Amino acid sequence: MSTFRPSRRGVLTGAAVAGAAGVGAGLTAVAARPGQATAASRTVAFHGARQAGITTPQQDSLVFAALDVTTSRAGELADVLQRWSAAAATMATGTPVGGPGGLGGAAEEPPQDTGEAHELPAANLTVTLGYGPSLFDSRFGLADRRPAALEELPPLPGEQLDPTKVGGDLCLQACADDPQVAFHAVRNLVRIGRGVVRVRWMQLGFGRTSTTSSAQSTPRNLMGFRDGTANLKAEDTSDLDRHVWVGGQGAPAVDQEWMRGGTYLVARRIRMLIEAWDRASLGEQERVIGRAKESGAPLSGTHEFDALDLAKTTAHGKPAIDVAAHVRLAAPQSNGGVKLLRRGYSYTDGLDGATGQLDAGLFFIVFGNDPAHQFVPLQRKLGSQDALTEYLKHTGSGIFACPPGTASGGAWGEGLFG
Ligand SMILES: C=CC1=C(C)c2cc3[nH]c(cc4nc(cc5[nH]c(cc1n2)c(C)c5CCC(=O)O)C(CCC(=O)O)=C4C)c(C)c3C=C
Ligand SMILES: [Fe+2]
Repeated sequence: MSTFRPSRRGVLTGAAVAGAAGVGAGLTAVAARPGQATAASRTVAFHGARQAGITTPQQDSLVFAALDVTTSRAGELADVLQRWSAAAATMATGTPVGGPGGLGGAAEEPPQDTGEAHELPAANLTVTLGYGPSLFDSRFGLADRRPAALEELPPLPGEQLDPTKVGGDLCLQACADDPQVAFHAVRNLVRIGRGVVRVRWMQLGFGRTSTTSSAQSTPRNLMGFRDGTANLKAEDTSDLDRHVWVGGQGAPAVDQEWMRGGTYLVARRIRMLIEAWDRASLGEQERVIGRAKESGAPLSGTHEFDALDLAKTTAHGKPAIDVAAHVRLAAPQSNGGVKLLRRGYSYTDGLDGATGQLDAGLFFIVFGNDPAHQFVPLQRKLGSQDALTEYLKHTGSGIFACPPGTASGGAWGEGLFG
């Protein structure tokens, strides 16, 4: 990727011009030197029918924060959500919090913007908000606004959750093609919320492990396999309606109107036992996943996007895709047609102090309109039958209701707080 970074002013001017010319829907190309237009010099609109950061073509970097609300006043929380919306919308255009002069101001006061994203392009920044089940306890009078689908996840087989990486009243998922832009967004929102919210846990992700648009190439996860081949994509609109959007055509009935057009986010911090994986033979690795490492093709086919043929057998009469292979067990045809929108990231947090082994893996994020009948049964099955489970440890977890998007000038929290 080019290292050319147009000035934030240049980005804005270019965005306005390109927007007027009708480039893209939501995504706006901006001015760059000839031949140097990069994905990092684009913007994604904050406002819209859906929240950005769900079907948006997946960016390269993630900062995910789960937060707790520390006030007991609903009005203070609603106020923060409003201020967050304004700041997130501003940052999505590559403008500092507080506007173009956000780094300046009175010498005796902190500037409104922390400054580290100044002169960086907007880098397709998106910030997505979610509400955790605990937000609907007795503190804010929201108990009867909780959608039935927003239930704490039940215990799942083999998980070894770290209690410091679980739950949260709220979540913020910031994604961008520049890690500093994603970090800047969360840092500034946390700063705006000081006294009302505080970070409970956080995860940085450094490389996408999925594709959410058919225009994107399939990346590789830290096991070295292509990941995201059979994912739902933004172009699969009828599948997204059925499996992802609350109230979509073919989706379960809506019990809370404020969630219509939203979705549920499940996050799982999944550590890979990398040292064990790296000692496994190529044949074993491919058997475990059910796909070829180099091409990403299913072991029943030749090319990456060939459909899985679960009935195919080898010359020795064995299933071409092993009975315990990850893709066999996870595929919709093995799960009553359940489909998910995966949007995960690779992570590393250095070494595990207890064992001296790498603490690295996949921060798995998945969107769906019915987690209790999608993620939960699927993970129950994977956790007990999937050959991949031997190389994994689920260490963090959360479930959040992501409301629909907001109209221009609107704010997060409007639907929930009425
Ligand atoms: C509960 C759902 C899933 C978890 C958890 C999960 C973890 C996980 N997956 C990989 C690597 C791959 N997954 C692939 C496909 C795939 N995975 C899931 C679901 C979960 N994965 C689904 C629904 C699918 C699609 C299956 C299909 O329809 O074919 C693949 C293959 C490429 C692809 O299609 O994306 C890989 C590789 C890891 C490493 C991991 C935990 C760390
Ligand atoms: Fe998977």
